[in-house]
Parts: sequence; C-alpha cells; structure tokens
Amino acid sequence: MKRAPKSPKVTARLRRALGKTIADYGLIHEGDHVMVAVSGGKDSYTLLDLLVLARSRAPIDFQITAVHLDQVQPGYDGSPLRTWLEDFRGRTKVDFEIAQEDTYTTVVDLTPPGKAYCAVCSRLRRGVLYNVAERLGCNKIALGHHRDDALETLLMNLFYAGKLQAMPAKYTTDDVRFEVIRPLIECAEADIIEHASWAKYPILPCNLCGSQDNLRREKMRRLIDDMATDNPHVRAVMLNAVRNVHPSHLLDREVARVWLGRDRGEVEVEVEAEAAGEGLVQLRLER
Ligand SMILES: Nc1ncnc2c1ncn2[C@@H]1O[C@H](COP(=O)(O)OP(=O)(O)OP(=O)(O)O)[C@@H](O)[C@H]1O
Repeated sequence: MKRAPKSPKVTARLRRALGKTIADYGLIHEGDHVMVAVSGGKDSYTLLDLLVLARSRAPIDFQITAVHLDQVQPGYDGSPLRTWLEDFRGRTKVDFEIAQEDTYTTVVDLTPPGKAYCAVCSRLRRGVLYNVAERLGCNKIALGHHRDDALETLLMNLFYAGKLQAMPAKYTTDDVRFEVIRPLIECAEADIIEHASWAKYPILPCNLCGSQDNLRREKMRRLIDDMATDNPHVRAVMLNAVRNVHPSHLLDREVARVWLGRDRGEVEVEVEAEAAGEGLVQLRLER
C-alpha cells in the first residue's frame, strides 16, 4: 500500500501553535459547533485541515462545518474548492456548505471611486456568514487570520487610525450571537505558505480584490519586510510585543485611571492606618 507522504516539520509547528492558541485563549469547548469560514485561500484551507486534525486528538468533542461563500464575482470558479471539500468530507466526515450571494454588485456600488473593495466586501460577507452560521446552529465562527495579518493590522491602527489595537484571538459579535475565533493568529504566514504548498490546496484567486491592492495593508507589509532585512526575527519580536503589554506606560486616560486607581488604593491602605476622616479624602483627591 502506498503511504501518504510525511507532513513536513512546518506542519507540526503550525499544529503546535494552533493547539496552544486554542488552549491559552479557551477558543473551543466541549459541545461547540464551529463553522470554519473557508475562502479558498491558503489560510482557511490550512485552518480547516489543522483544526480537524486537532479535533481527532482532542480530549473534548466538538462539531466542525466548513462554509464557503460564493460572492458571484466575475470570473469566479469555485469548482476546485468544491471538489476538495467533497474529498475532505469523504476522508474526515466534516460536512460543508457553499452559500451563494451576489455581494459583488453591492460592493462595487458602495465603494467610492479609487478605494479598495476590501472593507465593504468583508462587511457584507460577514453578514451573510453570520446568517449561515445561525441556520446551521453553529455557536462559533473560525477565521483564517494569522500572525502577519495581526501585525499589519497593529501598524495600520497605529499609523492611520490612531489606536493601539491588533486582532484578538476571540471576540463576541456585537449582536452577541457568536464567538469569532482565530486559531491561526499566532502562526507565521511563511509557515502557512510552506504547509499549503506541501498540501497542494487548490487555491482560488480573489478576483474581487485581485485587481486592487489593499494599499495600506500592503504598505505595512513592505515596512515589516524592510525591517526584516535587518532583523529576520522582527515578526516574532512584534508578536512578543503584543503579548507583553505594559499599560502603565501608555497614555490612555482610561487605562491610567485604572492603573492610578490601583496605585492610589495601595497608598490609601498605608495612609488609612495613620490617618482618618477628611484628611484622607483630601489626600486621595490630590494624588
Ligand atoms: N468567500 C469566503 N467564504 C468564507 N469565508 C471567507 C470568505 N472570504 C474570507 N473568508 C474568511 O475570512 C478570513 C479572512 O479573509 P481574507 O479575505 O483576509 O482572507 P484571504 O486571504 O482571502 O483567504 P485566506 O485567509 O483563506 O487565505 C478567511 O481566512 C476566511 O476564514
């Protein structure tokens, strides 16, 4: 019998990182039904494949359904993805759905001239995917974002939006219907590329935005690439930075209020032992 080729080291590294992220952030629990959103890109193929593998070794039981949204953009051909999902279902018993909704026309209508389609496209896509998740009875939605997406987002928020914010491993949707999880958020894109090439996933090109660069994200990527010529580990260092936050050294007044309040609390305890009454209140206000 012909043996399947052994998966490379990089796959093992991705599996470890994904498992650790799931455990550290409590992404999946017994009885969950996770909808894995599969775009036909390398990241979400990898996510689906590795999540199903992780489940086969997990001490808990949870359900996975793969969902792809065909946004009816010109030139789209989802047949390689469908064939792969059928084969995957044969091997793993993981069911899938391909939903279809013409968001393309709306995206083109709503996007101001000269702007990238990405923001409108992903907002509309999110709405459709949430409805599919609800119909399928899923309580979690897994997306394929990885470490490099998170770092580019961090810089975009820093330089353009004026806020310090990357991408969370997990959040609850505004309507509180679902938890969105990102099990690959600590995985390096370079590893995913290597794994995806070994796994020979049939990648669907993104025709919708392929004609336009998401300019700011691309710029951030180039900036980090440039830094990487001096320090090849710069992405790992940046990931450590978002895991190692020192809120007391930022200037967010809300954060400062909490931190100073904490400090004040410690001082008050000391002072309370010696003083009493209004003097103490005065002291609190002055600090
Ligand atoms: N058409 C789609 N159908 C289902 N899920 C999608 C679709 N497009 C995007 N997603 C989900 O949203 C995530 C982020 O989307 P984005 O467009 O940034 O990814 P991508 O680069 O096109 O594809 P991938 O992340 O799979 O390589 C994807 O990883 C996937 O989980």
